[in-house]
Amino acid sequence: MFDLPSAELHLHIEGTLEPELIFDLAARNGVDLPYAGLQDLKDRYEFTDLQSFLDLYYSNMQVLRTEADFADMTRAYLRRAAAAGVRHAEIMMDPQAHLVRGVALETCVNGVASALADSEAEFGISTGLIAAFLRDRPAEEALEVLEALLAMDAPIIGIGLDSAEVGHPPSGFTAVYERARQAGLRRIAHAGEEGPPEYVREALDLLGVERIDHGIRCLEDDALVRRLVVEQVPLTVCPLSNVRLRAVDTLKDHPLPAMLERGLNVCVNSDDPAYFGGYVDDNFRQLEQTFGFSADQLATLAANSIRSSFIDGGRRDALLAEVAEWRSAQR
Ligand SMILES: Nc1ncnc2[nH]cnc12
Ligand SMILES: [Zn+2]
Repeated sequence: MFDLPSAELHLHIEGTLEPELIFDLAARNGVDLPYAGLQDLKDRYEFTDLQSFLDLYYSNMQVLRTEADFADMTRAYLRRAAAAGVRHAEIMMDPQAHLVRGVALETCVNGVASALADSEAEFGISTGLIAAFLRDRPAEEALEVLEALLAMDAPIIGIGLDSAEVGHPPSGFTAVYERARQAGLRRIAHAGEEGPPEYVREALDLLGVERIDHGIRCLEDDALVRRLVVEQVPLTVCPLSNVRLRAVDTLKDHPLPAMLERGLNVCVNSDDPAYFGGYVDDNFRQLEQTFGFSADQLATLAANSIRSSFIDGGRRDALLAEVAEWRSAQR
């Protein structure tokens, strides 16, 4: 049990599909997996870049067929996140990844949402659901899916942008983000994970995003860093993900300490924990071991996550008080 209370703001629910659950769901649904066994699948969790991970991530989604599958996956994440100290989670899902394989929007949205509805009572975790659009598919398709989500009154708080970044700049998605703004949705986007600092600027200026997922490549552009510091734009950093997808060589080379030093508003997240070797507690523990982060620094990262979330006032204050209590208990 890891007891630092935090908010997880960068989490792809499909990236929480553990190998064992992949096999269980395949058996339940009669899906023939292209792996010799569990170990063969686990042996494939060696990635050279974002695309090499995405290929496996999308392929494994074939086991998700029914509402119950989506609900079971989501409940398993929430149970594990509770043990990691997560008290609030803003969870992305990739509806297009399911639509293209013939799974209805209602099936994936209602399945995830049904588990989220019980989360506070069952796991003590408040939640929000974010529909992420795949930037390597046409923006027109994203807009159609957004319209369908609005038409079905899907319980989403916002939209995001993910999948293969390089060659798919935010500028292609202005109409989607404008529609989301009109509909009163919160807006976030992945930028500066593998893509250049310019994508971070575009996400802010052209899409009007309130948070940047990853954003680590902002450090290559001093003027951008100064702006992100002045505006205190939240950057949802995912250290173990960056190591596993080779954005950095080792955790020691991760820019998180430099980002904190520069005054950027950073928090720690797990991204796709089933694939990257750890949940948010594993990220915190490894940061502590690698950089010798103090309890005070860990509490600052946790407080940043809560302040950067889209939770409403009362709960936000209560969670910030929990972090303050944790901080003083460490002294
Ligand atoms: N780290 C990541 N970057 C972009 N798209 C993703 N989809 C799931 N995880 C992702
Ligand atoms: Zn991500």
